Amino acid sequence: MKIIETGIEGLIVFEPTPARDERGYFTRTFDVKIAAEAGVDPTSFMQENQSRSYQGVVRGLHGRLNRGEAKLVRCAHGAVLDVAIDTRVGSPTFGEMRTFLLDDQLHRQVYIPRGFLHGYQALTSVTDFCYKIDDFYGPGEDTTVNFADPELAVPWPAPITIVSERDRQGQSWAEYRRFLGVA
Ligand SMILES: Cc1cn([C@H]2C[C@H](O)[C@@H](COP(=O)(O)OP(=O)(O)O[C@H]3O[C@@H](C)C(=O)[C@@H](O)[C@H]3O)O2)c(=O)[nH]c1=O
Repeated sequence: MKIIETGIEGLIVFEPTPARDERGYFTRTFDVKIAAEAGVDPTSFMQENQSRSYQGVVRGLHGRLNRGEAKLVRCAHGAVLDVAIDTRVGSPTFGEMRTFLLDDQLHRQVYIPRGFLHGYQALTSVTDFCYKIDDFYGPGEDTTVNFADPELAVPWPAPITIVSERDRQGQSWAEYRRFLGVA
């Protein structure tokens, strides 16, 4: 399992080495020792989620108020463009975005620390996305920045098909920055 830095402190990519044969593949999806080596507390995860999306669906951009929520995300079936934006006030990379192609070929995973916005677009007809989170579900702390915010200009690679009502109503990046006290 390779640990790949992203140029944003704490935002880390894990790349496993799947074993393929005529039956299919085997891949490790979590390793306590490697997580710890990368600075991720492996005991911090409280919940693991899976969601299915159809081609073109966009989910996000979601954040969590107060302490935030760290996630270890991967695409178990199909492919997504995954997006993480640093919203940690005082971070030297505040406002910077990274995008990652996550799929069921390379099986890359991304660790997204607390204090980020996160979203993804499903690029395949059936796309299964799995993620561990370091807190219990707290819908009262959810916050959403509009996936189509022109200032952020997320490079969604495919025509957007379905977006939830909550996500369509997401605030602008400028509004969220003001909320964070950043001009
Ligand atoms: C996220 C979540 C949702 N739900 C329920 C609420 C609702 O009925 C249904 C769908 O919820 P949502 O529309 O919020 O799901 P979704 O838009 O997939 O939300 C997720 O988006 C990605 C981008 C993230 O980063 C995640 O942290 C999470 O915010 O599932 C839970 O019960 N537990 C959970 O942890």
